[in-house]
Amino acid sequence: MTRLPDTSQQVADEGEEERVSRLLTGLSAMAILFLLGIGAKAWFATHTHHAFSLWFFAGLVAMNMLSFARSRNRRHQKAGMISIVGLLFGYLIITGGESNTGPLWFYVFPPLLFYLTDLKTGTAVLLFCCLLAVVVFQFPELPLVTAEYSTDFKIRFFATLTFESIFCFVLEASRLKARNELMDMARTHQHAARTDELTGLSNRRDMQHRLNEEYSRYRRSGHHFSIVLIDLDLFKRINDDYGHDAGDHVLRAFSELMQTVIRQTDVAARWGGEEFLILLPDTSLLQALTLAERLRSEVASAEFSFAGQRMPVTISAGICSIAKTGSVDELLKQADVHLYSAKEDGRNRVAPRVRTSPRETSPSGAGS
Ligand SMILES: Nc1nc2c(ncn2[C@@H]2O[C@H](COP(=O)(O)OP(=O)(O)OP(=O)(O)O)[C@@H](O)[C@H]2O)c(=O)[nH]1
Repeated sequence: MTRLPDTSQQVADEGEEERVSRLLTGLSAMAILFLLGIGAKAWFATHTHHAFSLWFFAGLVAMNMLSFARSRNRRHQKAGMISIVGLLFGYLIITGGESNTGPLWFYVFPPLLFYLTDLKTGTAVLLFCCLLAVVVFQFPELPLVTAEYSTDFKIRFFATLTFESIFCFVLEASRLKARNELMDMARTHQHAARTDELTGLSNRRDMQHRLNEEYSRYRRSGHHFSIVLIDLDLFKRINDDYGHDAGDHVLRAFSELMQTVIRQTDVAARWGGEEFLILLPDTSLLQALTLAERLRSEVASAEFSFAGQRMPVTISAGICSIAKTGSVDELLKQADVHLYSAKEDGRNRVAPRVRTSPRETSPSGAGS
């Protein structure tokens, strides 16, 4: 199979991370305003200590924002925000906040937590916070604990928080499942859009895209590349003599053989019908001719058989290097001209033929 780069998952993950990060920045700005405002209210109500504590937390959120603006590290931004919010809720439960309403802010935590972390981490952090709340509720005489809650409040607080957490967990799990299914579907479609169904090679559209990319690389950095345009000889006869299924089998078998001959960095595609194209990056015309000749010779000596019948299979190939042309279109046209001349010269050969001294053997000599 041709090696196709799978970047869709990375692109989607990157997009999601970017969205989460933007949301966090917005939430942080809102949190600062709230903390400053509620802190001011506490100040005017002469709850000076509470006011300073809230402003301190506003300062922490602002520092987290500044640190992210400088480092652009999204993991640190998330971890910082979760830690600050966890500490703030801990403080509000321990002190009761204004009129013992502090624990109510805890309801913000489960959706935020499940959105920012994975389900396992979210559940673990939430359970840890609930455990702390249980300790504070059960042991009001502990140092630093200044709030005392009624039994009714405690029961209702935990019951409602449990329901909320379960709903958040289920919703987030469904969202992730739907997202993963969509990603799988997109990957399958993307793969199908650039792959030839019969052979599993790149299809013409994908190859055209790769040719354009390689051409841009050549224009940018002068890296030469060559192409080999291949046509199976007298393929109509194989279909007529042995049947269409046998023809399909030959196309698949040839594709497999071709991939054992090319390098990891080369790309083979089914260009159409019984035509194939190989893109050879960083390859001169002579190197491409050598490879094409090796492929031609391997095909000629390979055994292609279907349903117990052996079929004669040979190929003709037209080769061209980008150094000889000025555009991808010209390159393809030139390779096609060479392929045509290989066919005209009797098939089972590669073109152009290399001019050699009388004692040297031409790579396209076989079959001539
Ligand atoms: N089995 C099968 N045959 C195909 C497929 N695609 C194209 N063909 C056949 O390939 C044959 C190509 O025949 P021609 O274009 O006449 O060329 P040729 O017989 O290969 O002769 P030369 O190219 O001159 O050597 C046609 O009969 C097409 O039907 C395919 O996917 N499967």
